[in-house]
Amino acid sequence: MMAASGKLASFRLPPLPTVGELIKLYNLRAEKQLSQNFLLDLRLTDKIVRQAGSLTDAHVCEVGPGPGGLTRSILNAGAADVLVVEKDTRFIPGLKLLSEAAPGKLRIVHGDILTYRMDRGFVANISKPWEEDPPNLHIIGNLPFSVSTPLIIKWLENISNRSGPFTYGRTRLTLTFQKEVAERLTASTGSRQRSRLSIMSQYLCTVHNCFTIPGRAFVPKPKVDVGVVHFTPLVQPQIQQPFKMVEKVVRSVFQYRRKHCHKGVEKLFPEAHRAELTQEMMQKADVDPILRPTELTIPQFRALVNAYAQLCTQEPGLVNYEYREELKLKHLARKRNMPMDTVMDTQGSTPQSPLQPC
Ligand SMILES: C[S@@+](CC[C@H](N)C(=O)[O-])C[C@H]1O[C@@H](n2cnc3c(N)ncnc32)[C@H](O)[C@@H]1O
Repeated sequence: MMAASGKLASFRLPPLPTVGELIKLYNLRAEKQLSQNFLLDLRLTDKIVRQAGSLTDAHVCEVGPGPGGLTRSILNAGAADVLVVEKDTRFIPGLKLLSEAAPGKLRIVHGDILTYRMDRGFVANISKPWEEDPPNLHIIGNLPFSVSTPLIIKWLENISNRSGPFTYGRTRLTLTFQKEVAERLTASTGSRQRSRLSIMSQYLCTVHNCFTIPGRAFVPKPKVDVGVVHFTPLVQPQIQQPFKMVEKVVRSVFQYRRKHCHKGVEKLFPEAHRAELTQEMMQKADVDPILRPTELTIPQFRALVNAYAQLCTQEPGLVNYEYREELKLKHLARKRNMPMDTVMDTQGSTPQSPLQPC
């Protein structure tokens, strides 16, 4: 279709029942269990979609479309191929109506985003080499709070090994989170909200906290406000070690977020060698042990993870050592009035167990 200017006219959905009318039509009461809080104001859904950048001819995966408010904004923004993944069957008829209004543009999957294989969801020729610009593929979603944190951790791990949605390249994400989670994801060094999530997201992505949506904008109104966060995977992750190792070090350091950082580092090592290995790791990393976890920069975390990786190469048993497991065994030994060795035997720990002095 040509517009008067001679340019291709952009796609607009034809007149449809409003999202509010659809909800009434299909009697779509929000299910608390599925964290359903709907956005009915299309100006607001348009604003979320604008944070993704240009969607002209884009491929988009929308997480949890529900009654389809955000989906309408994505289609109106010019996306060519929108794949929606929705867990609740009650929304499927309303989404089918939308699909008929946008022929060939909307694909509906009834499924769970936590298990959906997005690497099979799109045609391979949209892929872009990792080092180049991101592909014209976006993930957008007003996420259920109950899934948002496990989902972003899963996707961050996918970014680190270029799997799932990132088999196509540096796929960008525009997602909503509970406001506090959005603040943690984007918190800078030294800020009150700096946490494990800040390091895990920022070592892999450029992360931007776009704007906050007040809880009253949703139906029903949640108890919290909501933040919209945009992620672009980095060409070069700021820490080049396996995701699980980064996660382990970062989790351990933030275990004692108000204490000096060496306190959390200590818990990476079995008791028998804790003091000397902590000192060695801090020295190798050249990080001041009395900094607080919130004061550490990403390069300092990189130095800590690299130092830990070196120690694990020198002493391979270390990599499997888990402080919490040791605590559990100690607790069990005390409860059963048994020596630790016996408890370890009954629990299937071998003599090569990382709990042995190394
Ligand atoms: C917060 S509501 C948002 C609905 C809609 N996108 C909007 O903005 O009005 C979350 C949606 O995600 C769906 N959902 C919940 N868990 C899901 C999962 N694991 N996989 C896919 N969809 C899910 C819910 O059924 C619901 O439709």
